[in-house]
Amino acid sequence: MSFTIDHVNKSFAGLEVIKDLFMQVEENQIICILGPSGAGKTTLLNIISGVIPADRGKISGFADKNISYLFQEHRLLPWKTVEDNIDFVLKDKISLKERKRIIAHYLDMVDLTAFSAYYPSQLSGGMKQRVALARAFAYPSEILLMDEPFKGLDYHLKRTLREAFIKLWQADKRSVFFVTHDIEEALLMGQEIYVLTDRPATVKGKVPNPIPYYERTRNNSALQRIENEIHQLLSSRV
Ligand SMILES: Nc1ncnc2c1ncn2[C@@H]1O[C@H](COP(=O)(O)OP(=O)(O)OP(=O)(O)O)[C@@H](O)[C@H]1O
Repeated sequence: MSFTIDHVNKSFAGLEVIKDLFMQVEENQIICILGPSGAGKTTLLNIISGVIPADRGKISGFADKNISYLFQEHRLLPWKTVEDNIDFVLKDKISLKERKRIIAHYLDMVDLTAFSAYYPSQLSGGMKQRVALARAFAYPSEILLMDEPFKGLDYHLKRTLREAFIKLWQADKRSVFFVTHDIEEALLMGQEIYVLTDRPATVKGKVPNPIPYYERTRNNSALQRIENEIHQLLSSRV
């Protein structure tokens, strides 16, 4: 099974945002989409999720799939507890007993079992984002769309959340489209990194990253070579 974004174009009132963008990816991979601010990355995710249509080109593989989202803002409901925030996305789909089991499992995966009855306002920013991660995985989706979910967080928190994410994904693989403007994040998270141009966004190049996650350290020379490749692509003309 694969997903194709086939020469997609999108403009808003004459502003060309995405131009002839082509991607073909296998399922259950973490695909990083790396591009500068304002390049059209969020617009691309909106086209993938069907929120907005493409003007030209087509996408395939996404129809009839369930999608989870993870945004920069945690988007938890402040009047619901941690447990009920996760339950909220599962209701109507799954029996109460099974929901309880799923919620307990994912809260355990993000080390928040002791906080299930807390309200979002009682949690730190990182904990709230971990609840959002647990919720995204608890939802029975095949696709996970992540729009700069760790942006603006401090270095250690980013690292904790990245590690929590990789642990969740390794235990329960999904097809992940992860948008970022941060090269280091793309290097640490992606199995394939699509480098986009400035707006209008098109693909400058695709860099595979086959290095196992536990070997992705700063002094890994293979990772440094991949980083150089990305830098070369970023500074190249299309
Ligand atoms: N619904 C819309 N109507 C008009 N213009 C839009 C709309 N959505 C996005 N744009 C414009 O399209 C351009 C790309 O926006 P988009 O949010 O996709 O970029 P991005 O790469 O995700 O940026 P950032 O990293 O800053 O979030 C921006 O100039 C934005 O103002």
